[in-house]
Amino acid sequence: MTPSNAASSPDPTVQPVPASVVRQVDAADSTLHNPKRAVLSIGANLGNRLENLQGAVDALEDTPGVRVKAVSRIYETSPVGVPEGEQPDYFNAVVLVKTTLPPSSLLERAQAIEEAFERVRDVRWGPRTLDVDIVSYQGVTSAEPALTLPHPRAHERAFVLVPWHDVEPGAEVPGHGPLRELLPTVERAGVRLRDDLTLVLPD
Ligand SMILES: Nc1ncnc2c1ncn2[C@@H]1O[C@H](COP(=O)(O)OP(=O)(O)OP(=O)(O)O)[C@@H](O)[C@H]1O
Ligand SMILES: Nc1nc2c(c(=O)[nH]1)N=C(CO)CN2
Repeated sequence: MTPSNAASSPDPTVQPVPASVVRQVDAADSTLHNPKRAVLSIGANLGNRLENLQGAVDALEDTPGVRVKAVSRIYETSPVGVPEGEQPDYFNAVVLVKTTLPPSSLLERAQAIEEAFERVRDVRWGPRTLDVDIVSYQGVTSAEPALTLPHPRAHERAFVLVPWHDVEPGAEVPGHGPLRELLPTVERAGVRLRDDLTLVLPD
């Protein structure tokens, strides 16, 4: 923002804005000029899994203050945390975004996108049309139950680390280490590339 200058303005209704006020407004607005990088994990094991994941990518891109920078390949993955055979396989992918939203607003938006796909939350780790988790937000750490950063289970989930490595091989999970060191520690047998399918990065 540039301070308005009454002397150079022909419009008598334009009042000069003191430079100190301009500085305060600009400081409060600094996130607008300073987008943060966030990593989101998307998953679906009900309905049309491919359409649900693509819908999540499109809805993220349609969000003011969010820009989708990269989308991983799609993996078909065995459900983690439930007895074998109890749930259909997931499609999982990872989306990198740049955002001017603070973490709490990004989570609200992620949850609104899940709701739009009629996700029902009844049992923990139950099957779902769409799950959108914040894996990491610009190295921020938080132990808040409502928003734990990085995601508390991301570092042990092959269905997160494998697609994340596709799009950001040099990344690290804050507090846990680089992806290339974490990947050999996780069980990858249940994570199968679906190279016949792709997610489209919105224009
Ligand atoms: N990084 C995070 N991303 C998304 N949700 C989070 C995060 N940290 C904490 N939460 C909280 O977790 C709650 C449960 O989220 P959700 O229903 O998506 O869990 P889940 O996908 O079943 O399991 P998991 O958390 O193991 O992925 C949400 O209401 C949210 O407030
Ligand atoms: N394969 C797979 N398993 C899961 C997934 C997921 O996205 N993929 N999400 C869960 C809760 O977030 C629990 N288990």
